[in-house]
Amino acid sequence: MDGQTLRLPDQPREPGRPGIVYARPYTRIAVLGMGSWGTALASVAAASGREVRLWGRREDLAQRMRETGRNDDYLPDTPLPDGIEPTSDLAHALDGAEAVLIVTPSSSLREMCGVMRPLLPQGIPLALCCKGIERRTGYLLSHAVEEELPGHPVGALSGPTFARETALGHPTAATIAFEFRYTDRLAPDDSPAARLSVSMSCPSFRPYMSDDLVGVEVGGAVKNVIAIACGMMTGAGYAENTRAALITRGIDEMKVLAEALGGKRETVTGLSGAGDLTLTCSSTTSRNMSLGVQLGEGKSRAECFDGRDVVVEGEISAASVIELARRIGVSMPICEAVHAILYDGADLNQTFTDLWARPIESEPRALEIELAHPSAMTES
Ligand SMILES: NC(=O)C1=CN([C@@H]2O[C@H](COP(=O)(O)OP(=O)(O)OC[C@H]3O[C@@H](n4cnc5c(N)ncnc54)[C@H](OP(=O)(O)O)[C@@H]3O)[C@@H](O)[C@H]2O)C=CC1
Ligand SMILES: O=C(CO)COP(=O)(O)O
Repeated sequence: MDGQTLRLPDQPREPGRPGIVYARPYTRIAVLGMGSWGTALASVAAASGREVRLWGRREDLAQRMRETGRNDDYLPDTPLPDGIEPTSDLAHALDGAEAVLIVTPSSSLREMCGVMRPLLPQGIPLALCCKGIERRTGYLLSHAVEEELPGHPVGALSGPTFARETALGHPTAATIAFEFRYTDRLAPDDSPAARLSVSMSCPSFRPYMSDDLVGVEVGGAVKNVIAIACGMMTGAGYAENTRAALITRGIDEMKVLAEALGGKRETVTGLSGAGDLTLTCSSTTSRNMSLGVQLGEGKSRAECFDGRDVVVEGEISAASVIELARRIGVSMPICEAVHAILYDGADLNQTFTDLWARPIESEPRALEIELAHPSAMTES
C-alpha cells in the first residue's frame, strides 16, 4: 500500500470520527500535454512513486526532454524527477495506463478525445486538468468528454496551483473530484477519486477529494474570467479595495452558477473555487491576470504577451460562461463586464463605472429586491 492512507467519511471507526482506509495507488499514469502544467503534474506523479508517461505532440521537445531531463520550452528551471518518460507516441503513452490526466488546453479537448478514442484502455478514469466551459455547447468540460468517450469515469483535478511552483516542490494543495455515481458501486478505497488522490500524493502535493465535479469545474472556469477583471482594474490604476471586491463578488458569481448547474455552493469556498480565485487574482504569474493588466494599461490584445500565442483560458470562458449564464438566467455582472470589454469593444473604464452603479443588491443574493442606485435617480 506504500503506506499511503486516506480518511474517508463513510467508514466510521467511532461515532463522529472518520475512519482511515487504504486506497491503492495506480502504478502507471499517462499525462497528456507537455506544457507547463502537464510537466508539473507529471513531476508530482513521479515524485509520488508513479511510472509516468508524459505525452506531447512535438517529438523534438519529447526528445530534448529525454536528453536533458528538463522541459526547456515551458519549465526550464525545474529538473524532471526520475520516473517520467516523455513521448510523442500517444499509443505508447496510453499503453498500460491505469489513469489519464488530460492537460491540454480546453479548446483542443474534443480533438484530444478523438485521437485518444481508439487507444484508450476500457473504462480507465480520465481526470481533466484544464479549466473552462466549452464555447460551442456551453458544456462543462467533463460533459464534453463523457459525450466523446462514454464508459470512462471522468473527473477533474483543480486548485490554486501555479505550474512552476508546483514543479519546484512548493507545498501545494488541489481538489480531485469525481461524481459519486463513479464511486457508489465501488468500495470507497477503489473509487477513482481515492485512488488518484493517493497516486498524486507526495510531501509537497496534497490532494483533497470531492464528489462535486460540477462545483469544481465551475470554480476553475469562472476564476479565470474574474482574474481578467482584476487584472483590467489593476492595469487601469484602480486599487486593492477594488480587487478584493471583485474577488469576493466573483465567488458569489461562481456560487450561483454552480448551484444552477447542480453543484454545491460550499465547493466554491474550497481550493478549486475561492482558493484558485485568490491565487489567480493576486499575481501576474497568472496569464489571465496578466492579460487583464495589459488590457487595462491600454495595450491591444495583439500587443499582450509580445504577440506570443499564450494559453489564456479566461478569454474563451468569458464568452462561454456568459452565453451559458444568459441561457439559464443567472446574473454574473463581473463576467458580463469582462465579456463586454473583450467581445463587444466596450470602454473599460466606463464598463467598470457602470458595474459599480448597478442597483443595490443584498448580500448574499437571498432578497428578491434591488435598490435603484442613486446615480440612476439623479439621471431621471
Ligand atoms: N500553467 C498553470 O499554472 C496551470 C494550468 N492549468 C490549465 O492547464 C491547461 C494547459 O495549460 P498549460 O499547461 O499551462 O499551457 P501551456 O501553454 O504551458 O502548454 C500547453 C500545452 O498544450 C499543448 N497543446 C496545445 N494545443 C494542442 C492540441 N491541439 N493538441 C495537443 N496538444 C496541444 C501544447 O503543445 P505545443 O507545445 O506543441 O504547442 C503544450 O504542450 C489549461 O487549461 C490551464 O488553464 C491549470 C492549473 C495550473
Ligand atoms: O490555473 C492556474 C493556477 O491555478 C493558472 O492560472 P493562469 O492560467 O491564469 O496562468
